Order: sequence, then C-alpha cells, then structure tokens
Amino acid sequence: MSFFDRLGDGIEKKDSLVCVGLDPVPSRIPDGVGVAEFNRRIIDATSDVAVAYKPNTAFYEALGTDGWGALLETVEEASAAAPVILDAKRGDIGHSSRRYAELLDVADAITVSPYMGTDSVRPFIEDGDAGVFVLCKTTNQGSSEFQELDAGGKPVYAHVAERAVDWNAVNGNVGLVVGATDPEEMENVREHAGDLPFLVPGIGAQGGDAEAAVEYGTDPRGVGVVNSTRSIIYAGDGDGFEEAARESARSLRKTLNGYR
Ligand SMILES: O=c1ccn([C@@H]2O[C@H](COP(=O)(O)O)[C@@H](O)[C@H]2O)c(=O)[nH]1
Repeated sequence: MSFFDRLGDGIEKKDSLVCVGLDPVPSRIPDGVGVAEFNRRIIDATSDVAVAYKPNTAFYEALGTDGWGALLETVEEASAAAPVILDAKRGDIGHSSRRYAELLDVADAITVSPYMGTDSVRPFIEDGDAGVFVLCKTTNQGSSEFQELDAGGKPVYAHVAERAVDWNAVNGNVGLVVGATDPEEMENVREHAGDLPFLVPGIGAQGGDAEAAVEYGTDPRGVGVVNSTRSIIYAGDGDGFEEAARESARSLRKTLNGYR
C-alpha cells in the first residue's frame, strides 16, 4: 500500500490531520527520563490522535551515536502507531542521494530539498511505497530570500511545486512541505501544486494559520498532515507531561477538524 493511502486510512480512522513532531531537547525533558523513553511516552499518549509522527533528525544527530540509537528506537515505536516522516531535508548528487534514500529502509517518508534538481530527488521517489515531501515554501523568515524570487514571472517555490507534480507522476508518492505561517503564499502554492498533499509545519509555537493549513494543505481526498511539535511535546513539564501532550494533540485535532 502506498504511503499516501496508509496516511489516508489513518486520517479516516482517527478523524485527524495531526502530525506530532518528535524533536527532543535533553534540557527540556524531565530529569531521569531519557530521549527514547520521553518519545515513547509521548507516542503512547498521542497514538489515537496522531496520523503521523515526524522526528527531525537534527535533534538526534546532535546527540551523536546515542542519538542515532534513540532515533531508531523512536521510529520503531512510532511506526506501530502511525506512519513516520523523517524530517531529514536531504538531497545531494545522485550517488550520495542514493545512500540518503536508504533512510527510507527505516521510515515511511522523508523530507527532501529540491535545490539540487531532479537527479538528486530521483533516488528518493523510486520506492513507490515510501512518501517524499519536497521543501517548497518553508516557515522561516528567510524563506522569502530565495523561495519567493521571481523566476520567469513566478516565484521559485511555484517552479518547485510544478516540478514536484512531475515527480509525483512517476510513482504517486510526492507531497510538498508548505508552512502555515504565510496563508497567502500557501494559497499561491496550491495553485501550482495540482492535487499534491502537503506536510504543513508552523502550527503552534510558530503561530501559523490552522484554517489555511486545512484549506490548502489537503488534497481532494482530504489527505495532508499538519505538524505541531513544541506545543505538543512540551505542553507540560515534569510529571504528567504525557497527559499535557495528549490534551494539546486532542485540542489541535479539534481545531483542525473545525475547518475540514
Ligand atoms: O518549513 C519548515 C520545515 C520544517 N519545519 C520543522 O517542523 C518542526 C516544527 O516544530 P514546531 O515546534 O512546531 O515549531 C521542526 O522540526 C522544524 O524544523 C518547520 O518548522 N518549518
């Protein structure tokens, strides 16, 4: 079954578009709780709401070899509850991208950078069962610097969206990363993105627009995911952090469902 079909099943069964980000920072984790245990407890508490989990590899790579161990453990735990999107933002010359694409042996989907072009993205999209989210219009302030540059009458991100539609024609497994922090640009991306599903970050700690995330982020089948990380995993601290995370994830589901 393809990644987006699996995602669609979860969206229907859990009546949710919520993707829970798993970006553990040791100093923000309660004393005596390790990174993998923290994630496991967050996953257990949110598994009936989360249709996907998104560990950002930065938070594990920063921890060295222990971090990779924690990432693998986390991916295994999370996969039992929902598809896992590895937020790795990879992309390199084809020979190297091929090795990066091996990350898809452990995760269900990955984020990739389109900057180096089709040959750098090809190794990721070859496996039709895996999902690939291409960075298109990101949430950070500096995203306008290159992504909004006019290139032949339309912004660079519009070219990325259109090229991603071509990439999706190969195996039907491509989506876009489009931030909820700029609803107008989000609407514009949708005009160039055909029916591609979006992975929408920026809700919660970054103050993104939940209504736009649902309106422009989902495809005609209603498939797409809206990520929130800090506002869920750090909703509480100390004892009871799991319950706080659960409440925050449930509250986000309710908000998003109000716009479906
Ligand atoms: O444009 C982008 C692309 C990726 N991200 C990542 O998503 C999460 C967001 O975390 P929050 O705590 O919900 O802000 C994080 O891993 C980012 O690196 C993004 O925010 N924007």
